[in-house]
Amino acid sequence: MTDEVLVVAGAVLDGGRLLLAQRDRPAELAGLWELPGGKVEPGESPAQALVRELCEELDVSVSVGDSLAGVVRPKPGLTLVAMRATIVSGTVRAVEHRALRWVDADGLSELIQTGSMVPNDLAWARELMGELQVRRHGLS
Ligand SMILES: Nc1nc2c([nH]c(=O)n2[C@H]2C[C@H](O)[C@@H](COP(=O)(O)OP(=O)(O)OP(=O)(O)O)O2)c(=O)[nH]1
Repeated sequence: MTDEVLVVAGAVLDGGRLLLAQRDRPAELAGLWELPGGKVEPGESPAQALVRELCEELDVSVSVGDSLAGVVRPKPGLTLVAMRATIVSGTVRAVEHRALRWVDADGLSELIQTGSMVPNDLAWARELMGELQVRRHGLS
């Protein structure tokens, strides 16, 4: 029996845009933007959990790719990882979030600067902003 919680979040990229989801709960995170995802359940791999969570939260099927570099440990017993994901079927809709939005590098930069991102996600947001800038300039 362990009380370690692993959360997997999805970096869903489409061309030069990243999908963000606006939390509706808990109160201290409500209104802030995050990478959609959730807790890995017993017996699941992080990739399996991400496929399940994005189906539940966004109503789409995804294929899961590489992990982002940052591993976040905001408090003992809680670890957050993020993995790239690509939509293979369906159109995203906000099943469990307040809203969804696609952002380019400038949109993501503005959300970071205005304190609108979930604080635990800032390292991922900065990593992804660099990637969106590269994509915008057609360098990859
Ligand atoms: N999904 C997600 N959760 C995040 C992110 N950043 C971050 O600190 N968290 C935290 C918030 C929550 O404490 C936890 C994930 O909770 P959740 O509510 O999204 O996961 P879940 O759907 O499996 O949870 P639940 O049904 O048991 O409430 O991780 C993020 O980018 N995405």
